Amino acid sequence: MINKLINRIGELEAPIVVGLDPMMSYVPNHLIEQGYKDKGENLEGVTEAIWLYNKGIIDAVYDLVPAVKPQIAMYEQFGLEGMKVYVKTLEYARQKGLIVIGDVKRGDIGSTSEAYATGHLGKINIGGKDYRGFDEDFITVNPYLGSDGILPFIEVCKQEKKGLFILVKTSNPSSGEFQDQLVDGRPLYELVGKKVAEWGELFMGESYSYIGAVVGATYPEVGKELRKLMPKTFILVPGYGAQGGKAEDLKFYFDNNGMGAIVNSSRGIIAAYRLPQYASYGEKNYADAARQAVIDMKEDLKKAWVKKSV
Ligand SMILES: O=C(O)c1cc(=O)[nH]c(=O)n1[C@@H]1O[C@H](COP(=O)(O)O)[C@@H](O)[C@H]1O
Repeated sequence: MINKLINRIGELEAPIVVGLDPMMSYVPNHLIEQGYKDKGENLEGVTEAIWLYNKGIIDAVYDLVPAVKPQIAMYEQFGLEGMKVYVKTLEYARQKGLIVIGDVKRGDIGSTSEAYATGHLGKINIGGKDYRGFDEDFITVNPYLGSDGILPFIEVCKQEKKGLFILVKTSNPSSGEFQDQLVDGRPLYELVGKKVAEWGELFMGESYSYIGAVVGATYPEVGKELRKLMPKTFILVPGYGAQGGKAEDLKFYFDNNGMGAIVNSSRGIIAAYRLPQYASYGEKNYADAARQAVIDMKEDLKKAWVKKSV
């Protein structure tokens, strides 16, 4: 999967992942009304509207980007009805040829991680037949529990040729509270980064490992250090756009061939119609606004995504 992701980024010249984080407040009114009309003014109606919203966005961007990243919390908040739409969204994205990164941020003691890995990446055998749960291509994972919380995910990745993005330095304002603390004089994120690089050696792709890292766009100096520490680790970069991350800050997240990272934008694309520069599209044309936002992001990222001389 990591090789496919890298090839698709190259073909489309778009190191971009569209984050499918459908907050109810972003869903245009006409879709909410349709959802209520079709399924009732309840959890089913709202999640139907969210499904229609996602479908519109996928249809508008699938030929421009290699991947989408549905954030499971945005679906989980609606309970079972939300989870059904999470699954439907994964299936539709896959059908459209997109690589799916499930942003699920799992990680627990070994036996529990094994179950998470089976549910999200692997399969379960019942009566001699294999069944798949969520079946994402990659998922995000939290390394706080250490190796025995991570290795079960890597085992399943090896079996299924799928991948992980392990949190190393997150984009949020409080990320430094723990992640920047010094351990033997070096920040904790460096220790985690080195460990991710080591785990990555357990399952290498052609140029990068199947075991990637999450490094936020909002701490570019850290990104530069981590790129050096993890030369074979593919980086998922959230925090561009809505959280303030800028293309020009991301130069060092990429390698000298302009590869090695993929940048996520969620609100900046799916809710582009609410931004002043796309306001002329109007709510009804939210999907066209999303498409334009992707085209603009692709152009903007050229500031970072260039071949550099060493
Ligand atoms: O793992 C992630 O994707 C993630 C890690 C991180 O450090 N920061 C971060 O924002 N994210 C996710 O990336 C998305 C960012 O959304 P926007 O800020 O709307 O682009 C959300 O789904 C977050 O949960």
